[in-house]
Amino acid sequence: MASISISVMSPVQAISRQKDRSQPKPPKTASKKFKGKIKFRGGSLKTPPQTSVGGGIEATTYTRLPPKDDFSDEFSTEVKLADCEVAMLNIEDETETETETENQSSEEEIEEVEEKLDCNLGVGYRRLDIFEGVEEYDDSGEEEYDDVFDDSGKTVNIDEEEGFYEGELDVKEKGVPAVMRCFDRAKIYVKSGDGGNGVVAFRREKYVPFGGPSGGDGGRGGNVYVEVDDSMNSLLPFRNSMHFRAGRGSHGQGKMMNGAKGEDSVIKVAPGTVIREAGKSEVLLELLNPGQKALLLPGGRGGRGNASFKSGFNKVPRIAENGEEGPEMWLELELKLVADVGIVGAPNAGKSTLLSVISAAQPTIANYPFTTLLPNLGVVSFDYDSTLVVADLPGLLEGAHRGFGLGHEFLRHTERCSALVHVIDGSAEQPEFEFDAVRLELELFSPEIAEKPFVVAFNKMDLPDANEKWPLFKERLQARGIEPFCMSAVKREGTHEVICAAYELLRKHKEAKKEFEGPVDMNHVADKVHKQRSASINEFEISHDSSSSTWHVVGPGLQRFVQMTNWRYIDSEKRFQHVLEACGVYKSLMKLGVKEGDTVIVGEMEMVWHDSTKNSGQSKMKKGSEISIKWPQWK
Ligand SMILES: Nc1nc2c(ncn2[C@@H]2O[C@H](COP(=O)(O)OP(=O)(O)OP(=O)(O)O)[C@@H](O)[C@H]2O)c(=O)[nH]1
Ligand SMILES: [Mg+2]
Repeated sequence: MASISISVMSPVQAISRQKDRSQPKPPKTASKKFKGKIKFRGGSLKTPPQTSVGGGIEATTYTRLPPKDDFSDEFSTEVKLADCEVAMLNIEDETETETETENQSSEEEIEEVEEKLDCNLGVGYRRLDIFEGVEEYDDSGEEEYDDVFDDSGKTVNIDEEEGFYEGELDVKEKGVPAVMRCFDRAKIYVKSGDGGNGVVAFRREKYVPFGGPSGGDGGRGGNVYVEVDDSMNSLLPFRNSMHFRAGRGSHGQGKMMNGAKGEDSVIKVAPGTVIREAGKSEVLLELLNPGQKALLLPGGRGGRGNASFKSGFNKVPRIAENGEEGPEMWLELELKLVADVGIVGAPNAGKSTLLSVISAAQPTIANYPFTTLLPNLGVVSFDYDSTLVVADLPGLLEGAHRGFGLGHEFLRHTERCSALVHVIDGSAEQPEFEFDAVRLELELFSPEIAEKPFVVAFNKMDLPDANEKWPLFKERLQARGIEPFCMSAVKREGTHEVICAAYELLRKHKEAKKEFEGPVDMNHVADKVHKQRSASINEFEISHDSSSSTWHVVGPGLQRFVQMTNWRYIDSEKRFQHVLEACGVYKSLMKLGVKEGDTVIVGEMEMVWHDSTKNSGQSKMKKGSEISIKWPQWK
């Protein structure tokens, strides 16, 4: 008979296998499932890919801006604090040499440097602070951490005991005033509750001889839900709490008492939050409307108590299961504005002025580029009781898609908009060039955004400059099949027509959308988990490491079975042997040439292979069927 004897792992082995939990478990990562098909890998085992870990909230960092009209190469790259510091030093050096003899006080020098920067860049940059994210890593307790590299190559630390990820958490934007940070991205860890364990118990009661098994089942682990909270408008709360764990189910008890269900964990997010699995681009959930709730991770099933194992063959089962582990994952949250119409355009074109005249919003308006640093929202009410949410976005520059200026940080907000209003500064030297540059940036950033319907609004018609340029601009755009509007946002002339045209585009878009869209299924992530859990135990993959004579049997169903086996009960081992035989693991191993004394690893169990066919002289099938009939036996 072929059998696997379970060797008790030494504490060292057990710890080392525990450590492996920091890496993805093979069944969870196995992209290909084999049904009864065995894959043999000679040589060393494939090491599982390392997880991308890290967490914490990410805030948008602002960068130094170029003067409005200067699109020269000199300023065509993003200038960050690091670069600016170098620039500062250079200027400081120059200043020092110039004033070496004059022995100026340090305060005066700084003032001079600032003046020099301002005149170099052509705008009042003292008003724009320069910020950069400062990365800090916690060096304390180094021995307790393993270094892991995430996708971006940053080192992050994993606390093995708690499973908390640190490192990226500490990436903070020091020096950025809180009001200017845009908490529109966050990374969180979620884990649903483990199921409670089942127990082995027997009924003992006066006048009830042979009361039978009465071990109750463990309770189901708590679920993790995500819910839209209308009162939230940023992902700021995730700055303080980023680990969400649902409660584990209570263990079963005697007298057929089942364990209580674990407590659910509800993650509240702002309307417009998009959820992705960390490091992946696929969107898992999109939460738009207040009150929307989705089951994200279902809790683990409770382990069965011995009462559930009672059968005609075995009336006194001494076996109970462990509760199923709840799934865990790292998620990336991204908040996108839920605006119907986005106002785009070059800096200083009058976007904020337009928003201020069509809605009650009061954005900052000033005659310098990049007045708007964060998107502003306004609600436009029409006579006929319909409303329109309009977002005024920071100005776009040539090179925005490469991170030049500010606009690109927020362009992703327009992905949600159904229509765009493109404001043109009529007083610009070449309005048409400005129009093309912004259109090009939109196309380069995302072809999807560029395909959105848009209205062109030629602004500042009250200025003679703009008035002169309008006929030519109109003619050229009409030649390209675009019908532009002209307006004076300051004088509130022509703005109503512009917004009505945008509303018309939105209405058409909504109608077209209705035709294509069916009901939204919000629980598809949980459905995916359920599907993974119900993976057949027959689907497994065997790999062989010839150098250490180790066989790895990997399969989601088997993995789950091993995890739920409670080895403290004597019948568990028999059941395990039986299941391995029934699902074809033995047969496949023998086919691949497993030898006496080889190590076989199934899930977290490490075992030694014993081939006793020669000694027993009985056919394997017969012996196997005998086991299955006799199992589980009363001892
Ligand atoms: N004459 C005139 N000036 C205007 C008009 N609309 C806006 N402005 C002025 O243009 C300047 C810029 O206006 P904003 O509304 O701040 O421009 P913006 O496009 O939001 O600029 P950024 O947020 O910096 O990208 C302000 O001084 C406004 O008063 C207009 O129709 N006529
Ligand atoms: Mg503005």
